[in-house]
Order: sequence, then C-alpha cells, then structure tokens
Amino acid sequence: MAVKYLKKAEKTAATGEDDVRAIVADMLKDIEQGGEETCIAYTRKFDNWHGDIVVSQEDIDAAAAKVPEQLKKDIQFAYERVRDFAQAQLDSLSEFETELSPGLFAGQRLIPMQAAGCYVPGGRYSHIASAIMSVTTAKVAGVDHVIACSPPGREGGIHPAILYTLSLCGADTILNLGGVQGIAAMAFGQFTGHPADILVGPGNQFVAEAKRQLYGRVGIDMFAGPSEVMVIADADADPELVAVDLVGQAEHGPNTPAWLLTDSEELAEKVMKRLPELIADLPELNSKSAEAAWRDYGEVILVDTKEEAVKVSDEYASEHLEVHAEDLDWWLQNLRNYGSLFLGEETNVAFGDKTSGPNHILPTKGAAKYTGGLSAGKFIKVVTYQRSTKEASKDVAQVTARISRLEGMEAHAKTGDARLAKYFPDEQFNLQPE
Ligand SMILES: NC(=O)C1=CN([C@@H]2O[C@H](COP(=O)(O)OP(=O)(O)OC[C@H]3O[C@@H](n4cnc5c(N)ncnc54)[C@H](O)[C@@H]3O)[C@@H](O)[C@H]2O)C=CC1
Ligand SMILES: O=C(O)[C@@H](O)CS(=O)(=O)O
Ligand SMILES: [Zn+2]
Repeated sequence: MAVKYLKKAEKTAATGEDDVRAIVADMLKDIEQGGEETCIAYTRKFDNWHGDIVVSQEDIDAAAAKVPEQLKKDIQFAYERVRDFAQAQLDSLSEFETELSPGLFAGQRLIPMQAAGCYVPGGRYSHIASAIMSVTTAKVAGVDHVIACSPPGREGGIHPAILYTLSLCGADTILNLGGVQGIAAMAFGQFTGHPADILVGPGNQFVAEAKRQLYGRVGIDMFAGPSEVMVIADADADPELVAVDLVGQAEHGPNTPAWLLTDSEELAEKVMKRLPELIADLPELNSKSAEAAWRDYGEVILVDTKEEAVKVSDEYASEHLEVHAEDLDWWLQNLRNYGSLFLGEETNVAFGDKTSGPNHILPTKGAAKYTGGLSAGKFIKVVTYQRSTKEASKDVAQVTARISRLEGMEAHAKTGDARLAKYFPDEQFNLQPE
C-alpha cells in the first residue's frame, strides 16, 4: 500500500532557512571585521550580558558552591558513562602500518586536534548534559585546548550547574557567550588566542547555521540543529509510553519534529488522543513549545509492513529513532539512517540525552544519511604516511612516471625519473606511457 499520513506536518526542518542564513552571514562578517568589541555588542543585544566574557576560576568555584550535592552526584554518574563510552569508541580506532609490496610500507596515525570549541546551548533550557557530551569527548580524544561557551544571562552568567559541569569535564577556557557570537569567537580565537580547529555542539537554528557557514575554515562535528525524534511502534507497543516519548521530544522548542511511524491505526489513534493531554499537563514554557512543535511539525505515518517502515524511516533519517516493536534485532540489522537508535521501551531518547553513555550530539535535518553523532573520532585526524626502500621505489617510480606523463604532468614524472637515475644508474627503464 502507499504510505498514509494520519497527520502531516505543515512545516519542515527547512522552513525559514533563507532568513536564518542571511542573518547569520551578516553577523559572522560583522564579528570578524569588528573583532571582540562587536562580539561583546551582540552579547549585550541578544543576551543582555554586561559582565566578563572569560569566566574566572573564582566564578567557577562560586558556581560549584551553588550546585546541590545530589546534582553533583548525578552529573558525575552521567559524566562517567559518557566518558567510558567515548573511550570505548576511541579504543575501536587504531593506528597501523602495512607492507603493501616488499619494502613499501604505509601506515595510519590518529592525531588529535589542538583546539576545539564546544558550544553548550542555554537559551531555553540549561543544557547540562550537552556540556558533558562535548567537553568530555574532546578531552578523551586528547585535544590540548578545549574552549567552551554558553549563553550568559541567568543568575549572573552561565548557569552554575553548566559551569560546574564544564569545569568537571575538563574545559580549559569558558566564555560567557551564546549564539552566533559564541561560535564566531571560538572560530576566530577571540578572547582566548586559540582559534578552534573544530567547532562542536548542538544549538538552535542560528548556532547550527553559523557552524555550517564556517565549515571549511574550521572543522565542524555535523549539522546538529533543532532536535528530532521518530518512534516506530507496532500494535503491541504501549501507547502511553509512545506518547510520553513524543512529547519528551516536542518540549525542546516550537521547531522540534516528532514523528510516529506505525502499522497500527488503533495505536496511532490512541497516541494522537493522548498527546494533547500530556502537553497540556506540562509547565507553561514547555507546554507552549510542545504544542507548537506537535501542531506544526508532528506527523503520524501509517504503513503496512516492517519493510515499508524501514524505507520511510531511512528517508527521514531522524536524529533519534525509537523502536517499540517485536524482534528488536531485526530492526537493528535493517535500519540504516539514524543518529542514535533506542531499542525497546526500556530505554528512550531522554535516557540517552542525559545519562546512559552514547553521545547526544547528533545529526539533524537528514544529516544522519552521511554521518553519525559526536564521538572521540571527530576530534581526531586520521592521517597516513609512507616510506620505502630504494629497491621498492623502483616499480613505484616507473609506474608514477608513466601515469604522470599520460596525464601530461611532466614535473611529476621527472620525480620518478630522478630517483631511478640516482638509485639504478646502470639500468634502462621504459618511462613513456605507450
Ligand atoms: N542536535 C542535537 O544533538 C541537539 C540539539 N539541541 C537543540 O539545541 C537548541 C537549543 O536552542 P536554544 O535553547 O535556543 O539555545 P541556544 O544556546 O542554541 O541559542 C541561544 C542563543 O541564540 C541566539 N539568538 C536568539 N535569537 C536570535 C536571533 N533572532 N538572531 C540571532 N541570534 C539569536 C542568542 O545569542 C542566544 O544566546 C534546541 O533547538 C535543541 O533542540 C540540543 C541538544 C542536542
Ligand atoms: O537532540 C538532543 O540530543 C537533545 O535532545 C539533547 S538534550 O535533551 O537537550 O539534552
Ligand atoms: Zn532531549
């Protein structure tokens, strides 16, 4: 059957993209030309912050004193899991050297970047967990200098729990900066003297777009914009948990897509009935965000078979993908495009967002078709090297000379000729392509 939409979204992740691109381009140009003063002016404008940009050790100590003991233990719990998973991912990468033909050796090295800029969102909510996800992973990877920034303005600057977390996870410099100005400052080395080699971390549409526009001048982790979820649920799924998890995503902001994909119309109807009730029950800010998100971006998609579900899901390439269905191994084997997969109702996106270990900085807007989420590997350059004996260079030099000549690259060819003449002066070689 054709895929049937019981609810189709009015808006998509691309809605409003052109406006955001223009705003961000102007701001980046302005900040690069105007320097730190312009960056400060934007901080005043958007976050009403008039204090210091670089956070001092006294500020960090004062923040730590404000964080309750239970929260400190909880942050430690999450930190340890994220750190250990990042370390396991790092350990799965390896350096090697191989002998491609006798005497010709080639190898791979893993070299951490020198400076990373970690954006920690803080406009709507205080994203403690994002601080853990980026800074910890950069440090596990071995980055020398980790800069972190987050929007100031609450309780005199960055939220105390975020500051405490950034420090615990190993941030070397912390900046009271949010939005495009935070991203720009880290890319240009403002306030630190350490221009970032890579910018990582999630953020709203302005933050994600600023990273996208700077890509090439600096590395970026991926396009990690407004959060998304797809829940695949079969007839036996618990409609209450499906609805709770969809709302758990929708509260992120008014532009947060939440999609239900199911082969059961009965389950779909139950979830659609329950969702507005759950949304109405939230605190006002959260409720407003979730209501708009579900109204404008929410979708309910009906399919006949598991194979159809996989096809639709792979097309959406959702940042988060939950499966509440029988035969979880089948889904694990067959699903292809997602940032992170949550198998079974016993775990869910919020567990991954806050605590369980795999990184929550994940690709959005279809980027999961070509990349996974943040991992230690994103901070590491996989580089290669080679060396050769004189004897092994004999074949390589001849082939290089002939291929280069065919391509019309005479100077390349001569680098082969010169070595053959030096190492094998008594031998004749055919160095022409025909
Ligand atoms: N993809 C992922 O892995 C994750 C995504 N997220 C997403 O991060 C986002 C966080 O968003 P926010 O709460 O807004 O915090 P944010 O820190 O990303 O953005 C706040 C900043 O936006 C700037 N800003 C606000 N309005 C602006 C305007 N009109 N023009 C230019 N700049 C402006 C301000 O400078 C402010 O400091 C959410 O969309 C959430 O879904 C959060 C965690 C993980
Ligand atoms: O997209 C994400 O991973 C976010 O949902 C993470 S958090 O809930 O904002 O911590
Ligand atoms: Zn979340």
